[in-house]
Amino acid sequence: MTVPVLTSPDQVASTPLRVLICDEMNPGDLHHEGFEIDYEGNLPREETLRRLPEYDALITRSRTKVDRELLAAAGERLRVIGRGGVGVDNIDLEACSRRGILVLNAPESNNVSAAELAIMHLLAAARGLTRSDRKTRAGEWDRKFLGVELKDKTLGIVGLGRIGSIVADRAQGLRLKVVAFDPYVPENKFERLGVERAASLDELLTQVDFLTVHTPLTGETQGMIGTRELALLRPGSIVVNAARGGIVEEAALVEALKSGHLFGAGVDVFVEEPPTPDHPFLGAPNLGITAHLGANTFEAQERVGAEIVGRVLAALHGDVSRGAVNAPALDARTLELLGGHLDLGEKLGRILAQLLPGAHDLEVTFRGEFAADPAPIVTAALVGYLSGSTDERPNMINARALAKERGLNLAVREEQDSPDYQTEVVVKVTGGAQGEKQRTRTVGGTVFGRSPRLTRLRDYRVELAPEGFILIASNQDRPGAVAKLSNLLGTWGINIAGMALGRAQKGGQALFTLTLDDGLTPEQLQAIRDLDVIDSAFLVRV
Ligand SMILES: NC(=O)C1=CN([C@@H]2O[C@H](COP(=O)(O)OP(=O)(O)OC[C@H]3O[C@@H](n4cnc5c(N)ncnc54)[C@H](O)[C@@H]3O)[C@@H](O)[C@H]2O)C=CC1
Ligand SMILES: O=C(O)CCC(=O)C(=O)O
Repeated sequence: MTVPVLTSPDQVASTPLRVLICDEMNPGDLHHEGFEIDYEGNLPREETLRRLPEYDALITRSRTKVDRELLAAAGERLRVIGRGGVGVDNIDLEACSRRGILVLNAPESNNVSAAELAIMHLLAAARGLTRSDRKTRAGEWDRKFLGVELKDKTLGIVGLGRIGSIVADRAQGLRLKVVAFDPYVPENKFERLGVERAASLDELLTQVDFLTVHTPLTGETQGMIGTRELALLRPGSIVVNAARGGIVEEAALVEALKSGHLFGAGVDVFVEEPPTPDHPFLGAPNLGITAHLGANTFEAQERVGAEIVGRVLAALHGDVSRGAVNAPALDARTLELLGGHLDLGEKLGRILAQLLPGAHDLEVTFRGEFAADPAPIVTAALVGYLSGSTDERPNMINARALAKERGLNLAVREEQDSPDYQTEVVVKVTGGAQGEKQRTRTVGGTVFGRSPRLTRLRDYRVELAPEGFILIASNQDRPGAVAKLSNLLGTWGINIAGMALGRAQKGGQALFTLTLDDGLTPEQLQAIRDLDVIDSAFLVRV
């Protein structure tokens, strides 16, 4: 990890830093001392590529794809990319990081507008707005259509983040009961918002009249509402997607509308934007469409413009404390001294996110003497714990703020003694509804040379390189369990890269941890769980 050095004070004084805004927004006042800001609205891509080598920073919305082609065209000068909005799925973050380009976003500014648009789609579908509009314009005065009231119905929200929370609040004003599914959000947020928590997506789908999705587009959320999930909704339901195209599968949505299973739907986003003229959405019944207008209000664009321009200018002066999506914030010396511990912390966090997501407490215990202040390891554990559930790409800069936003409390303990290793880091998370039994999960690790090692899983001692996939299985410490498990993996051609066995006492509960080169299908995991020598099995990806 390296910290991009953005500008030296001398540079700032002598040459103005140049910023190109290539997408439409309200950038506010463009006069800032030491900067030259060119606002070009909807600049054609070829023009953006041609002019980019003359700029230190680029500001976009979702229209401009920041891909390898654009970065190659930019040359050496480009240091900062600002995304006027939340989603950074139009930006190749990995390629930017590799080139030392800092990416910032402005996630606070347009969430009210996006939430209001989702509510608008819900109302429009419930009352057949687009259908009636189209018919009336075509000269047909059709008053036979009957809509549905929202009052006393149930709205299901997938993703109770910034926008999902505002939707929940507005929906309650319309007298809807709100239930949400978001495994990454702690219980106290649900309680604060007066939203009922669904334990699983399926549980949510079977109890709601209306469904709206507000997650980022990730490997997990892409296609998460497909044919099977739509079929679980009650007949006559309404579905809204104002988050990202593809979270609700497009073909499945059209089919569910055509079959009459759904009463209506509203979408603001497409997999490919703009859609082709033959896109199936365009002929689907009672489907309201907007052209990715969630953030298109005067108010949001004023806030987005001010926020992203301010952040980009601050970053060009070296202040990367606000909105950084991809930048680490550590100096080279600390990185050197902490060695592989940051990597370890992130891996421990990532494992725990899969064992117990949505915790409200995270505690890190440091054992032994660390070569530098170990506080960044806590941040790294948070990065791992929060990754995969937000557009903001938790990193060493934003992880603590994100944790606070989520209501995740942090505690750090230091113990001088480290009986088993020179240093050991143990991370424990606790979660569960108020008044109910709290669950905890603990993992620990150390570093050999610069390589992280897992040393503890729950109450068991293990010693394993945390790489690839880890299969965690428990049994009653009966002979033959290891053989049966490895035979089964062998028949599937799955290689065991490492194995550790731990038990609390002889003949008692034992825990196997196996690192595998490949993942397992749900059917394979079930086959392992079905073995008579296995009590439970769980797969995590490190
Ligand atoms: N239509 C538009 O113009 C706009 C769309 N957006 C999009 O809206 C979406 C939500 O944005 P924010 O609320 O700002 O994001 P956020 O990061 O505040 O909230 C996202 C929530 O989704 C949850 N989540 C992640 N993976 C999940 C999963 N597999 N299952 C259930 N929940 C999951 C997270 O825990 C988090 O609470 C994003 O996709 C964003 O790009 C945002 C602004 C405008
Ligand atoms: O401003 C835009 O282009 C779209 C807004 C959006 O989708 C976002 O902020 O994620």
